[in-house]
This record gives sequence, C-alpha cells and structure tokens, in this order.
Amino acid sequence: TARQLPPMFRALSWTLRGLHCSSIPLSTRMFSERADKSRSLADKVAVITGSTKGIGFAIARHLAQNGAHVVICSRKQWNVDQAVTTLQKEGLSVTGTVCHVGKAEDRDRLVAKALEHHKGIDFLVCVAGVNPLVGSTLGASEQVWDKILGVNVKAPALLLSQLLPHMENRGGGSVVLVSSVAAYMPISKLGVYNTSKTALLGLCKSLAMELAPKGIRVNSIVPGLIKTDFIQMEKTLPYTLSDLNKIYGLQRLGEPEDCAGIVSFLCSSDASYITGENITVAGYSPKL
Ligand SMILES: NC(=O)C1=CN([C@@H]2O[C@H](COP(=O)(O)OP(=O)(O)OC[C@H]3O[C@@H](n4cnc5c(N)ncnc54)[C@H](OP(=O)(O)O)[C@@H]3O)[C@@H](O)[C@H]2O)C=CC1
Ligand SMILES: O=C1Nc2ccccc2C1=O
Repeated sequence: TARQLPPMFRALSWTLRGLHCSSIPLSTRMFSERADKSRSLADKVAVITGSTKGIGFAIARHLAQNGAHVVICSRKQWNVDQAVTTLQKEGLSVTGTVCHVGKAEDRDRLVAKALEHHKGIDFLVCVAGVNPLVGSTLGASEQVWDKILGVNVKAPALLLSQLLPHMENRGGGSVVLVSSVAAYMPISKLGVYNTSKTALLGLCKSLAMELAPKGIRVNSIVPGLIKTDFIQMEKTLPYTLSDLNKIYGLQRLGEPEDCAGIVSFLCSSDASYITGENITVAGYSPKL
C-alpha cells in the first residue's frame, strides 16, 4: 500500500490516486482551480468604512472584484444608495448601511448589517477620516481635537472591538487602517490631522501585537496625495497640487485605485506572514 512506500513515492502515489478517482476531467479541474485562485478573496466578508467615495470606494470595488462580499458605509444615505447600486450593477456582492464611525449606535448597525447575510467577518478596512481644520494646532478647539481623534483614531479601535468576536469565529482575519504621509511629514496647518495619522501608525503596531495570537493581522497603508474630494478643502494651503506633484517620485498624483490593490493583497493569504506594517503608497516621496 501507499503507507509502505518511501515518503516521496507515497506523495506521488496519493497524487495519482487523486487524479484517477476524481470524476472531474483534469482540464476542467485545472481551469477551475485557476479561476478560484484568481479570486483571492472568494467567500470572505469585508467591512469597509468611509467607502462610498474616493479611496474607500476604490477599495470596496477591488475587494469585491476579488470575490469578497463587501459591506460599505458612510454618513449619508444617498451616498450609500448610489455606491451600492453602482457596484451591484457591476455584478459585485455589495451591501451597505449608513454609519458615522464616530457614533456607537451607527457602528452597532454596521456590525448587524454585516452579519445579516453572512456568518462572520474576515476583513475590516478603516478608511473613514475627517479633517475639519486648516489652521493652527494650538488654536484648535477641544471640539476639533475630539472630532478628529474620535473619527480618525478612536473609531477604528472601537469598531474593531465590536467586530472581533465575529473575526475570531472565522479563525482569524485582516485589518487595514488608512493613515497618511502627513503622519511622517507634517503638512502645514493640518497639525491635529497630522497627529491623528501618526497615532494610527502606533495603533497599527499595538493592535498587531495584541491580535497576533488570534490570527488577526493588522497593517496600515500610508497614502500620499490622492485625487479625491478630500483634498479640495486644502486649496487654501500654501502649496498647489502641482507643487506636490513635483516632490513625488513618480511625477503624478495618486488615484484612489492606487490604494486598492495593496489592501486586497494585505487581506489575502499571500500576506499571511505580514502584520504590524505601515506601507507607504505615495509614488515615492524623497522627503519622507
Ligand atoms: N485624498 C488624499 O490625498 C489622502 C487621503 N487619506 C485618507 O484617506 C481616507 C479617505 O479619504 P478620501 O477617499 O480622500 O476622501 P473622500 O472625501 O473622497 O471620501 C471620504 C469617504 O468617507 C465617508 N466619510 C466621511 N466621514 C465619515 C464618517 N465619520 N463615518 C463614515 N464615513 C465617513 C464619506 O462619505 P459621507 O460624506 O457620506 O460620510 C466618503 O465616502 C481618509 O482617512 C483620509 O485621511 C490619506 C492620505 C491622503
Ligand atoms: O489630507 C491630506 N492632505 C495631503 C496632502 C499631501 C499628502 C497627504 C495628504 C493628506 O492626508
């Protein structure tokens, strides 16, 4: 029998048995295995905050194209409806709900929505972020500090604590935070925002260490300037977008899609030994 053979022949014997016993023709099986592999996130469930526009929307589309069931959210019902309709029309498995990540009851609703159709949650991508202030850091009111730190830093941690049991049920998972190069290279007049993005780098490291024994990986992406509505308010800053363009190595501003592939990779099993990393997506900035 196969058991009496040396290990190398034993393996070969089992392989040949598998080929003989299967009723599926070899060519079909090879094709379907390839097809499954190309959808690296097949049957996984992803919750993505701040995902009805910009970077979050691009990530939602990419994860869904790679086979994930995606739950999107943002503060405005109209934005959620539009984004869900657009992605469903593309044949993608996407649902959504209103969720202001800074509100506990909204986070509860998001978790409930994710569990409505699926038995667990595999990925959390925290994209939602705010920057209501262009001005002096020390001139910022307590309200502004609370808002920026509440939405950008506290909310990802609190949402993850709510999702954690459902990730543990799946035997592991992957979390991706969205920081900014402003974490490393402070942008003038955005001090509170810069600080919140630096805090996210630390949050990533701490959570990665805490959750590693549970098989949950935590990484962050650190985007440079990406062309979205978010940066419109910064038109008042003492630089132009083309100034910034010059300092980035690849000589162009980023597109939301530039942030999507790396998130999909970090969620996939190809990244199964990567945790606690902060990965810059900025076309190379020599000043970093
Ligand atoms: N664009 C850039 O150059 C860079 C952006 N980033 C970061 O990327 C993230 C996304 O930015 P970007 O895609 O550019 O921005 P956009 O303005 O294009 O999109 C922001 C999205 O987040 C939603 N949103 C805003 N506030 C909340 C909230 N409190 N709760 C839930 N959803 C919310 C918005 O929808 P709604 O209005 O319906 O809530 C929208 O869907 C931010 O964290 C930002 O700091 C980092 C580096 C560079
Ligand atoms: O809000 C931001 N404005 C920026 C300008 C250049 C690079 C990053 C950012 C941000 O994160």
